[in-house]
Amino acid sequence: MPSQIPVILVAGFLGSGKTTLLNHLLTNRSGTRVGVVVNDFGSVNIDALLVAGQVDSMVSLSNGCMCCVADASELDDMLGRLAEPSARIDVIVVEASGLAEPQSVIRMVLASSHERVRYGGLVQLVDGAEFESTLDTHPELAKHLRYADLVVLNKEDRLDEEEREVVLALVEQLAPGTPVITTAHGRIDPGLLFDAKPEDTTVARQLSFEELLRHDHHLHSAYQGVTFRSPHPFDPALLMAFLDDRPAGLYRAKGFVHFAHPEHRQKFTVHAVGNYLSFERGRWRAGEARETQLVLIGTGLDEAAITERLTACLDPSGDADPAAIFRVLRHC
Ligand SMILES: Nc1nc2c(ncn2[C@@H]2O[C@H](COP(=O)(O)OP(=O)(O)OP(=O)(O)O)[C@@H](O)[C@H]2O)c(=O)[nH]1
Repeated sequence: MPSQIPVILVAGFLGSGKTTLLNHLLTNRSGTRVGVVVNDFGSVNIDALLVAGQVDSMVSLSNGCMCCVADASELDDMLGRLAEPSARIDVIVVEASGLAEPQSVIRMVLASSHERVRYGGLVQLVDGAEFESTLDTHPELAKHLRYADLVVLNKEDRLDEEEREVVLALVEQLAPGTPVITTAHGRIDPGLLFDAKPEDTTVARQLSFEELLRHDHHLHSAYQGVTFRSPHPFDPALLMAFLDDRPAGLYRAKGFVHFAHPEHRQKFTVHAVGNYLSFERGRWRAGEARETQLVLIGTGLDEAAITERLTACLDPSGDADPAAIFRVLRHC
């Protein structure tokens, strides 16, 4: 199967800054070809972006709130159109309307009939200045937060230090362990959401991300990367147990792994965003050494503990239960 295109949902209550974030992503997307689904074109400066070649394909849902679209096929048709190989889209961003229930939209993406698309995670925006009072009137927001893979605490310019801490504590209480990034005007690093080429998870790409972590002070202060390398294969059951119970704060994991299974000695590319997990089977190049190279990215990661846990998942003698490989193959 060809590489799949991640579909990232951007959700958040009315006015939390979804469109602002989307515009920021689109104007800072480097070489990534982004397809966008929005509820209405009005708020995204689509003409300017199209002229500047900053958006590659854009479709709009006609009838307002996308989680109320009785016929989920409308969204699915759009995903299908954006995923056409001829569109050469790398990533699709769906801006959910302010009142949309993210869980309904997630379900629609997961149920997509297009095998070229896959769910790529939920980015939930929180209006730092309004969150507490909005929660009073819309307690369902607490539930939305639990589905988030990344919380963006926006409008930090409207908060003093104390207020910021209060909102952060509230978010942590509602979505324990979920990575949170604080920003103003949606200015998050697009590299947190998509690679320049998602199908190209080469080591060079991962290292350049690490470089980014080192050089971008703002990002560095919020995010960290942990690199794990080993020549040994993984025990599939133990690796899956690790991935099922990911360290708190982990947002992304990507890289290559291999197993000692007699029929599955391929090079598996692993890609995890939030709760999403996929493996792709590939080939080792002639003479290429079998090696596991994983990069884990998140907030507040305990590097020593993660390294220890991953080391414990290795299978140096190659005698892991061969049946356990099916737990991995289910995600291929
Ligand atoms: N002060 C401040 N204003 C912001 C920030 N981010 C966005 N805004 C403003 O907040 C308002 C709402 O932002 P939008 O990006 O339209 O929010 P939205 O979530 O798309 O809104 P809906 O489409 O109504 O759900 C706009 O006037 C933005 O300029 C921020 O970080 N700080």
